[in-house]
Amino acid sequence: MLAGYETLITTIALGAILAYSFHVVLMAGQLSLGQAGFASLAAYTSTLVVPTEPIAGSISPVIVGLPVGALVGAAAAFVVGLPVLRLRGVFLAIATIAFGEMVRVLINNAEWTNGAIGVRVEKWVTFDFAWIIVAVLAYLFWRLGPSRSGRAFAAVREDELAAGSMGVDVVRTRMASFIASGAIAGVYGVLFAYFFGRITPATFDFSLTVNGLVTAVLGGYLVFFGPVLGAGFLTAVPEIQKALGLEAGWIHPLITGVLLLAVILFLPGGLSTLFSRLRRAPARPGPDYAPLDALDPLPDPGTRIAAVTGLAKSYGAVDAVRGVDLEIRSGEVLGIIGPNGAGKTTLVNMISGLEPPTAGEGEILGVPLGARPHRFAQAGVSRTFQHSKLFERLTVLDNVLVGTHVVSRSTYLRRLAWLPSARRDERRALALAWAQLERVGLADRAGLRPGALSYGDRRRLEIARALAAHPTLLILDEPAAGMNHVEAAELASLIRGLADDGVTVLFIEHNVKMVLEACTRLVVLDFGEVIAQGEPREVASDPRVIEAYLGTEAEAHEESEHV
Ligand SMILES: Nc1ncnc2c1ncn2[C@@H]1O[C@H](COP(=O)(O)OP(=O)(O)OP(=O)(O)O)[C@@H](O)[C@H]1O
Repeated sequence: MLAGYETLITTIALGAILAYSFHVVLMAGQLSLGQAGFASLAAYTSTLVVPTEPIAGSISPVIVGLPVGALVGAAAAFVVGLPVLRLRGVFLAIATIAFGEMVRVLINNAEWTNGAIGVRVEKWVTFDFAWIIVAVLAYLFWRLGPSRSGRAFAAVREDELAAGSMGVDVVRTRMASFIASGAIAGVYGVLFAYFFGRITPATFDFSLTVNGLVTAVLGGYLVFFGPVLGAGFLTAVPEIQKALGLEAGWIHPLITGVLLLAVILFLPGGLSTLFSRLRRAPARPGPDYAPLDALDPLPDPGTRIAAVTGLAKSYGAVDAVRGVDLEIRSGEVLGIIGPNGAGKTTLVNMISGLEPPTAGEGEILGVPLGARPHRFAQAGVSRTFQHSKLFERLTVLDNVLVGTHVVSRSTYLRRLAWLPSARRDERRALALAWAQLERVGLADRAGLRPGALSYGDRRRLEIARALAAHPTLLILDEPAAGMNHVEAAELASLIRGLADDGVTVLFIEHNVKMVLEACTRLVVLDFGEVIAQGEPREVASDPRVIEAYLGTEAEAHEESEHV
């Protein structure tokens, strides 16, 4: 039945495999375009080192060639990734294209590759073999999506800073996606060689990169079979046109171009958008599950959890924070106030790893100042941001699930083998996430995207995400900004409730009433220095504080009452 279409059907499979090597980097938000180079190195190496005849009499050379290709691709990606993964966006794209071109020129001029003439090999790949590889890749991506690692990929794609603050090791995640991309590109290179029977440097030129990228973007990365959709679409459209007799020179590219434009304009997540909407939100775990019991206990009240001295940060000539000494003890609710530009955000950024200090010493939960954000998160520091940093393309529930990263175990490999323990761990993460959504009153909006939430609800979602990490120290940067009085009062009672549960809270706030209600201690910053600290009401009546901060608030309040 398939006679005559075998090449076409295999071309779709090969296109999908190439697109998977782009899919995996796009999933983690990386625009990496070195796949032609990885494919080329893998294809040439395997044709060189793998025997041409069946091994041990019956094993096809391609069975040995595939792991060789995957290894060569992965190793090349690792070596290239070390220097280039410091780059982002278009700079990463340019550096990786340069790598691909370098490989092409090298192979074109090398003797062992037979130069521009290329290498001939036996055609060992049949169309069903190519589709088995597609099925294996689709399986790997299907199991990756809802796993802890899959969520880490998505979090890095959406917002690297927020992902790091939730305990995701951003550098490792980016490298993992890059290495996986190299391995898949290597597999593609080997399959291509053993299917078409010949490779030349021109086989792996820049147009291959463009094709792979277009296929991956067209298919989309929202569902695991996006690359198959993209490859099927791009291969089927010309065939359908041929069948309809629309083959005249200009019609073919015109129709293909218009269809491509239509998908990109109306389905920004690619063809996979059509299918991702069909996915149901995971069900709430039953009441028999008590995940909070399984979490580590918080430190005893009064234990010193952070101590920093001489903390300073300068941006050029601006001294944002100057010589701050700060100690935080378990169970306290510490408010940090001060006028605009006093250095409050800079201070909390330093104690959560977002900014390295210019000077100062100390540790937060055993992590030295200057470490990367995920290390603070792993030690028990969790935070929200002044300008909310939600993962906009993930659902409300998935946002909070990312928050469970530091209190859950990696599940991907166990999910591949369908081990019950992986399911148990995922259920536990889900139960934790639901518990936090209920705590902040967002359980009924779990399936929405953050963009559909009100400003106050977005702030609550960020708090739920931070709480899902079961933090020892919760840092909230202006959590009540944009909230009305009722919402702010609810938030103050939530914060007090957290303190009763043993969570240490540090929060920056301009809402003085809320600060006085919720805090057990207050630190006042002005021009980057601590000008007062202690019991909130005492500090609030300190003349220096009134002059620096509260005075202007009171005046503003008076003015507003007079209006
Ligand atoms: N990335 C940066 N580059 C240059 N200057 C910065 C940077 N971040 C902060 N600053 C400066 O450092 C000072 C302290 O800023 P910071 O945001 O920490 O203050 P803040 O007390 O949190 O203010 P606000 O209440 O307005 O948020 C300000 O003068 C600010 O302009």
